[in-house]
Amino acid sequence: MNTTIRVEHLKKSYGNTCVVNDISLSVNKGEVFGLLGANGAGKSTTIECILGTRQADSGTVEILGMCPTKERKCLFENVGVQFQESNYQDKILVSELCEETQCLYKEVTDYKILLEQFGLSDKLKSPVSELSGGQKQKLFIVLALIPNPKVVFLDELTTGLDTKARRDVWKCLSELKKKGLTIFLTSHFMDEVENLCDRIMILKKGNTVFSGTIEEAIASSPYKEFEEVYLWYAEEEMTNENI
Ligand SMILES: Nc1ncnc2c1ncn2[C@@H]1O[C@H](COP(=O)(O)OP(=O)(O)OP(=O)(O)O)[C@@H](O)[C@H]1O
Repeated sequence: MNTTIRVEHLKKSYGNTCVVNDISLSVNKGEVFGLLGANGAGKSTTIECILGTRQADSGTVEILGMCPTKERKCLFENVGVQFQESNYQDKILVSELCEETQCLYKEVTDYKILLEQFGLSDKLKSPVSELSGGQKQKLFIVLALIPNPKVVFLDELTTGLDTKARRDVWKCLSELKKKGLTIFLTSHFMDEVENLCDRIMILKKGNTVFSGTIEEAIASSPYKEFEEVYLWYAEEEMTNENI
């Protein structure tokens, strides 16, 4: 099966405000798909509705051919999710949190190898609460990869990471992609998106304003630099003087 994630006509409102308005997308096996948009555009809500952790008002979602709300247990053996914040005990060590996560799954990747890949080996016996913001962020990516997932959802992939750490994360993900991992990410960094994403969708106030490849986005705008193209789509339109 080539399509890993299929979303059709997804809608979600909070009160009278529609924050996800009729979004449809599909992501193929081994693809990196980037969901982009300004703060409040609806990216996290879309991911939550796709994962079934938030109930959509309407629309259909399939991940690996399964319905995330009805086939939860089976599906989440194969899906990794990077959380922004995780609930963990105050004093828990990195190794303990990784072991607890491993226990939740049947087939797992050795977390020590992942910690090594993400430059966290020396933190094995550190309390999670004492990690820096960037180290925690990397640990959350490691936790998402522990189930040896077929598809992984990474919300604000490298927010808080330094330049070297971002590049290390890109390299790790590119290698996992080569092995067939499907990656659904959100990011506010357009260099990251250019480096990693095969296809993107840009949201503006819950509406899809662009869907396609980065080359297609550039070709369909008056700009040559992708960051400017992104801003042109996602923000209020730029004035002619900026072109
Ligand atoms: N639980 C909630 N109740 C009411 N409104 C909400 C709730 N969660 C999010 N919203 C609103 O929905 C809109 C979309 O929020 P969402 O978190 O999906 O945006 P985002 O694109 O992920 O933003 P960011 O880049 O800042 O993380 C925002 O206007 C936000 O205020």
